Amino acid sequence: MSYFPRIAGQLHAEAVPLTELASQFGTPTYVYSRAAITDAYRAYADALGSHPGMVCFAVKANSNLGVLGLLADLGAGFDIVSEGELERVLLAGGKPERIVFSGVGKTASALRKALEVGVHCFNVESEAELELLNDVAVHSGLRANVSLRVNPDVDAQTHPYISTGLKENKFGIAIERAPAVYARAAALPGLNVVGVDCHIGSQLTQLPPFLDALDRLLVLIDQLSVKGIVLQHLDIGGGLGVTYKDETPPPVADLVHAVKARLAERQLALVLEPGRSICANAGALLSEVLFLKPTEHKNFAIIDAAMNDNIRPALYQAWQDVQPVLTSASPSQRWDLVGPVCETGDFLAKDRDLALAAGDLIAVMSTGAYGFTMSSNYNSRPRAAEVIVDGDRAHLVRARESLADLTRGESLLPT
Ligand SMILES: Cc1ncc(COP(=O)(O)O)c(C=O)c1O
Ligand SMILES: N[C@@H](CCCC[NH3+])C(=O)O
Repeated sequence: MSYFPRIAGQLHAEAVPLTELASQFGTPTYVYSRAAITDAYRAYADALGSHPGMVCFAVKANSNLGVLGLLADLGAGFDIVSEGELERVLLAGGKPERIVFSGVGKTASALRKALEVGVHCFNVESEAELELLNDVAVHSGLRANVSLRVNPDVDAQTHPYISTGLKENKFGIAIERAPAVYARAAALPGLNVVGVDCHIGSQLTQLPPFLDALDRLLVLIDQLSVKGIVLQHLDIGGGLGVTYKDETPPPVADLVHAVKARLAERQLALVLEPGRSICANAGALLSEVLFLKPTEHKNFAIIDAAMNDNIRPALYQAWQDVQPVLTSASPSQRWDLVGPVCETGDFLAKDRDLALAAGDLIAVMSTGAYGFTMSSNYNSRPRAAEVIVDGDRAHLVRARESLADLTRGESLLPT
């Protein structure tokens, strides 16, 4: 089933024609399918089944309150990396006891706030952070549940910018160092050691890197238990890839079942932190063609969405499909779809065969993850609106920014 079907020549989000969304909300607008997010979350929850554990949505992938609220209602937990993400999850009705707190640079204030609200656990990424967390906990008269994020030195075979589990990456505690850090954590009065965590990268399209990392963690878990440090949960992070073009990532169930099989008789709860695989293909960025600029060398279609709205093509040379909203009978030509931003890297797609005219609507597909969340105001462009479609209804879940929003909090120098 397609969440963005083409019906009578027109692209829809579920049952709503995209032309209607453009008239109602303008462009550029991020459009998300409620059914797509729901089904993707359920694929994880169903695969986990009765095994103890949690599916903690990685908030960085899409932190819109409407999306988080939908996931909270479905029973999701959340993986957060900042005080801001904590705030969003709480506003969306997420339960603190279903939150895991990751990130290499947690501040004392974020740690304190998270402790006070009672998050499930802290995925500690360095020895310095461990000491700080202990200090914060002792001063607050509380005890922090701790899981060390271990860097297993596994090649995730993904884009180097989104690979996180290699020795040279900034993330986690080297696996060889982990036993000593666990011993230290167990001795600190403000900490309660509960688990182990890893996250080796994003957009992984094969199982072996996940399972190699898991095998290394299981060896560590056994070494720790011999020393009397018995862990209650294993968090394998997120990272499962999606199909943008022709990638063939394993189904969610294959990943989760393979991990559960490896856990076998061990009494370990399983935590997962998927982001992209819950929402990437649940979103499309709706945009209008402003001008066509055919040149001797290249044909440029200048659209009203830009790298500030979706930076993935510029940052990772990411490929995302572009669909015309209305099917055209005119012959196609080859176009680069570029935005109005003053950067050569401002493109959303290159060399696409499309029949385009000024005023046409297009949709950049698979933009539900790391789309709006990585957007900015570069070139003083107000950020796009966000809409969730549910069947034949559309809900505006973030209004387009206004010009007044752009200068909020700024002031002229006193004269
Ligand atoms: C710690 C952590 N957990 C989960 C995720 C989510 O990853 P993905 O969106 O690839 O599932 C990320 C981002 O890569 C992350 O850094
Ligand atoms: N933002 C990246 C993924 C990084 C994941 C965060 N650890 C992307 O769009 O592909």
